[in-house]
Amino acid sequence: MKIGIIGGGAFGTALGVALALDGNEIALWARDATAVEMMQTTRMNAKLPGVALPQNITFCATLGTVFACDTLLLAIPAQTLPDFLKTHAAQLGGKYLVACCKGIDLTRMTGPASTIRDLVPDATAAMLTGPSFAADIARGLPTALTLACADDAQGAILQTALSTTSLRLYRTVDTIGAELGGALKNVMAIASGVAIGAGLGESARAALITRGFPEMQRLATKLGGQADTLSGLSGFGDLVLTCTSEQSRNFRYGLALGRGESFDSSTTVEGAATARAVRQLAHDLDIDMPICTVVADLTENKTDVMRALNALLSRPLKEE
Ligand SMILES: NC(=O)C1=CN([C@@H]2O[C@H](COP(=O)(O)OP(=O)(O)OC[C@H]3O[C@@H](n4cnc5c(N)ncnc54)[C@H](O)[C@@H]3O)[C@@H](O)[C@H]2O)C=CC1
Ligand SMILES: O=C(CO)COP(=O)(O)O
Repeated sequence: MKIGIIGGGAFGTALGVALALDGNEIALWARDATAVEMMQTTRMNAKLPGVALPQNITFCATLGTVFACDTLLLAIPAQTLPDFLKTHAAQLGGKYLVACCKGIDLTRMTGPASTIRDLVPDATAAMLTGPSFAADIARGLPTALTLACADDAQGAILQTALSTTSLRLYRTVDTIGAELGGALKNVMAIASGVAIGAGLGESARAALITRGFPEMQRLATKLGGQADTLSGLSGFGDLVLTCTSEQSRNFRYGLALGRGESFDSSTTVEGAATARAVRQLAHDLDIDMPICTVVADLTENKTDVMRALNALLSRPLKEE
């Protein structure tokens, strides 16, 4: 099968490698023409050290070849997705559009699959998400992911097309639950990083993960997602992975915040913008999202770690 990938960063490339090794023809577009040239000639991507890029991936600096594919994986940062969809809506209609990014768009307050549905209504919108570091996928390590598509028959087609011997896809029709699980776990990963970076200890991190989970469920169910979806790979699974591994950029960003160190601003850290979107949604919908709110405040220097901690610990005592 021919599959188009939008985005030549770590995740788009890793997915390309896994799908190419499974026998698919991959056309991968990246906006940086120099990076495209490098990948096409050296068969390496500096974001995936030691990984050889198979010959059946064609790297493209223009979109024509990619837009000739019926199935497109969108692996660009969540905040850039709406502009991409708006700019190219005319070429995207009728296709399977699978969002592979994790975040809530700050301008629209929607997750990636909902954004696709809104901006390209005649496409089949889907979401590929779950616990999976790009480096693991690219090395062929076993990974289980969630494929969410509101139309179950179309979802089944995508599930078959995108599963490989190392990528095992589970299916759901709950796109809202899946997109919010992936978005919100990044915020919790920042909070966990802050706790470890500030020396608050592993017990504090366990408390954040455990209390963060119902917070994720609260927002997702309020927006129409199913609580059960949050218990699956796209929610709980990715929460555990990202809150406990220094491979996670969101966790590392939190570590730097907790230690009072600077962090490379060119790194993709989806949880920072998502925390701000969640703070706004919590206000608009009148729901309690305390961890996300302090993370948003921390990322904007509106509070510091000790004040953030006090804000969480001074909340009224309640039943679990
Ligand atoms: N790296 C990982 O382990 C995983 C990443 N993801 C998700 O994949 C998405 C992409 O992340 P990564 O590939 O890891 O980040 P990355 O930082 O490695 O790559 C992002 C790529 O997007 C490109 N880009 C940025 N703005 C763009 C725009 N306006 N138009 C076109 N291209 C643009 C950049 O040039 C870069 O090549 C994120 O939402 C992330 O949460 C999901 C699962 C695992
Ligand atoms: O989403 C991921 C793993 O599932 C990757 O997490 P980071 O974006 O924090 O690196």
